[in-house]
Amino acid sequence: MKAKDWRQEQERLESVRNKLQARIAELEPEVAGLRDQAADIRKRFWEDLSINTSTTEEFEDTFYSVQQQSAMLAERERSHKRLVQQWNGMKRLLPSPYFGRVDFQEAGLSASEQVYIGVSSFVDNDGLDFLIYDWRSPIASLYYDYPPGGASYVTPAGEIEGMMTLKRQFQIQNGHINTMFDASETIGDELLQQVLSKEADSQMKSIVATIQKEQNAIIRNDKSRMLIVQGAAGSGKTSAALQRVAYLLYRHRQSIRADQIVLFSPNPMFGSYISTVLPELGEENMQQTTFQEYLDHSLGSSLRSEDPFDQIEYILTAQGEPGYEARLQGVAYKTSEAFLKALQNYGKWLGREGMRFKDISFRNRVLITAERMCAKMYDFDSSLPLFSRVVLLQEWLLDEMASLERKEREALWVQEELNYLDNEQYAEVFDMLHKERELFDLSEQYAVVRELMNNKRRGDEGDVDFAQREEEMILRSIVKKHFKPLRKSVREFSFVDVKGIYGQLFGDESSYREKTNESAIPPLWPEICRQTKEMLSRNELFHEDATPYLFVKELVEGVRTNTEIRHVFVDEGQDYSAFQYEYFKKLFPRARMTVLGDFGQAIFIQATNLEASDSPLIRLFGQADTSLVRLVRSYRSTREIVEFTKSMLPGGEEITPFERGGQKPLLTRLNDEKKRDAQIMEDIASLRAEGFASIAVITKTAAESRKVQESLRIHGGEALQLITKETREFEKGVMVIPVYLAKGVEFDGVLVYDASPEAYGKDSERKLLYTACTRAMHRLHLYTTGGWSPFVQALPADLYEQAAF
Ligand SMILES: Nc1ncnc2c1ncn2[C@@H]1O[C@H](COP(=O)(O)OP(=O)(O)OP(=O)(O)O)[C@@H](O)[C@H]1O
Repeated sequence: MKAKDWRQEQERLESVRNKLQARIAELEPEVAGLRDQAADIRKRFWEDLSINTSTTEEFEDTFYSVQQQSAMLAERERSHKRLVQQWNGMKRLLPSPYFGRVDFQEAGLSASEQVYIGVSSFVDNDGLDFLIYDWRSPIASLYYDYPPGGASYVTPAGEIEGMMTLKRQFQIQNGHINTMFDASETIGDELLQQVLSKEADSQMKSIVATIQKEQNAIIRNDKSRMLIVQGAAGSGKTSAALQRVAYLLYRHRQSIRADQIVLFSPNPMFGSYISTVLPELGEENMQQTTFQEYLDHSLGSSLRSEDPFDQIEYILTAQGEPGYEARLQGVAYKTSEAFLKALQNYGKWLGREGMRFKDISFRNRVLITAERMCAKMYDFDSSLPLFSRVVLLQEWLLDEMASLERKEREALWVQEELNYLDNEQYAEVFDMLHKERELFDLSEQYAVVRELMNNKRRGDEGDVDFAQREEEMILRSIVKKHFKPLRKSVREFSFVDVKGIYGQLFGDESSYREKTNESAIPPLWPEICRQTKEMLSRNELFHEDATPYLFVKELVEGVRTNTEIRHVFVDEGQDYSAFQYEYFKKLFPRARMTVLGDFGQAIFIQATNLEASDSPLIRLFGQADTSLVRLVRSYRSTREIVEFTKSMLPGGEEITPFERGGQKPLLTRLNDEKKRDAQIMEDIASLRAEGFASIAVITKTAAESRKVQESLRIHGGEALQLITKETREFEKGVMVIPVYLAKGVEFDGVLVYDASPEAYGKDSERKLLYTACTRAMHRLHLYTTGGWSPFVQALPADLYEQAAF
């Protein structure tokens, strides 16, 4: 690049930075002033108010004054937030104001515009001249989508066509241009090359400066209700998802807040890994959760659901144990669409017969029997849906209980309790009454004020003589206190025996068929039933039962929905069942969905193929409302690692590595475990000496991870961090981790502890090995003390090196 270009760009950079600095300094007093004002109003909020409620007028004054003060406070806080956002945005721009430039000449216009692109916009003082365009603005798409030449971008007003005459990339640090080059490809590979050759981090990075065209299409997709992304390992699915969240927050800033977007991630540690990307881009984080968190929350404390990690650990470690085959069949069946259909039919059956309730008891007496509830419920209009009739039953129960509560006041135990109230308890009840009275007085006054304001008259029910009612009220409050938990439990539908309703499905085949119309029952059904019921008897659920259980609960009690959420993101989408997707749809009725996954990494039995023509995901909202994008370019690993890993997968041919070279994967065979452990410690030390800070020894199971961590500790002295399903923070360093917890994250170096046929022999284990190997960015080592897994043996020998001993 010419020296003149460098000079001009450096000059422009300085000029933009000066303007940024000037604006920051200009706004500073205003930001500080507004902050002080808001803090001051908050502090003086109560001081400024004279709380005087002794006369009606004073009460009215106070009422208005409170309203006025809080409106003022809210307005100050809103403008403060807006200003602070602007101010922070500029401060974020200052060290590195932009990363790209395109010169674009719109068709029909003579002048070409220089478009500089950064993480947010910055407009000159005249308010018209964009010194920096936000990367999410329509015109910035040019930078991601085209090489120099004919180009176009879409605005709300239509498509703008023209000619891109220049495309330039910058790396600017602390106000200095480090590198700068003109690209002829869509995005110059050089910048991407530089970015990708860096070391792994404990936190995911934003890819804003090097978003690729196919990723940009995902980020900006605004068309469909359902966006499915099937992408190879390391193709940037998670990165694109996070950039998409930032895009949505920008594009729909008037209508969508960050807390209206939720991302389901594979484990809590993953949450910490991605948590800095959005703040780095100046946006608030969306909500993040795991499906298990949702299950635990919905099931409450009465039932404990096994988590997906215990489920997979069982599947990987319990081969040959009694009941194993039945469990596998159970998982496959309970996560299928067939079971979903069966449960829907079961709901219809329950509408006619077979509902199960629990007696409502009080002080060892049954107040309302389950039979009575059942009879009552089936008495309601049978054309009403089941859950509506259960709600009617609930209302009836609450009425019934109100009258039972009144009767109860005459019971002997109430009188006795009154007599035995000690001073303290008496004072407590009295105090409560007193408070009730104050509240009553206050609400009376409020009602009077409102009436005066509305010029309405009212009756005289305010004149209540409390003194006379004292004893009566104490009796009432004693009974009320005892009935309160009962009423609460009725409101929470505790009278419905969901456990019994779900459990009764698992009877003999003919009764199951009668209830569900199901014909394709798994062959080991009796054992599946036995296992399921045994778990239920311990108030536990297998992981595969948890979602169906909630489904049945909602058939009966009505669907719980969250209408606030507008976008749902599901990462590692191949790990969710058809059943779970149906559930997402019900739970978030107003949301659009983005599902990102890789069927090549489908290691759970319930996995869903995202892109198959009969994929339940495509059916969820229908073909017309669904977009499917495929990513085949893999960015994480070196070319050598991608060539090695893609050859393990049937259909992996289309995966294309990004052109970044490195060493071939290294296969090391040793005679015994001790030698292997010693060699692994040696290899870790030399990787560290080369400057790689994030290194993972990947095992197949959690049990193996524990063992390996211990034996490596004995060999190496230094303890390796053990990652378990409880680990919340993802930290850089040397660790031992089971493969299913390593999903979604990456390391400079990966050491597959045991790549023998015993560990990865069955076809179901192929994807496990693939997932483990694809976590490596720069180095991949595999070890064995016997033979090699057939998935390694099948690879062409020129794809790897072998260590000679
Ligand atoms: N356009 C890009 N520019 C720079 N880096 C990128 C780009 N796309 C992806 N990467 C990098 O590639 C690596 C893999 O990305 P990411 O984790 O998003 O992939 P993924 O498809 O979710 O992977 P997996 O399915 O294996 O978990 C990350 O280090 C990410 O920063």
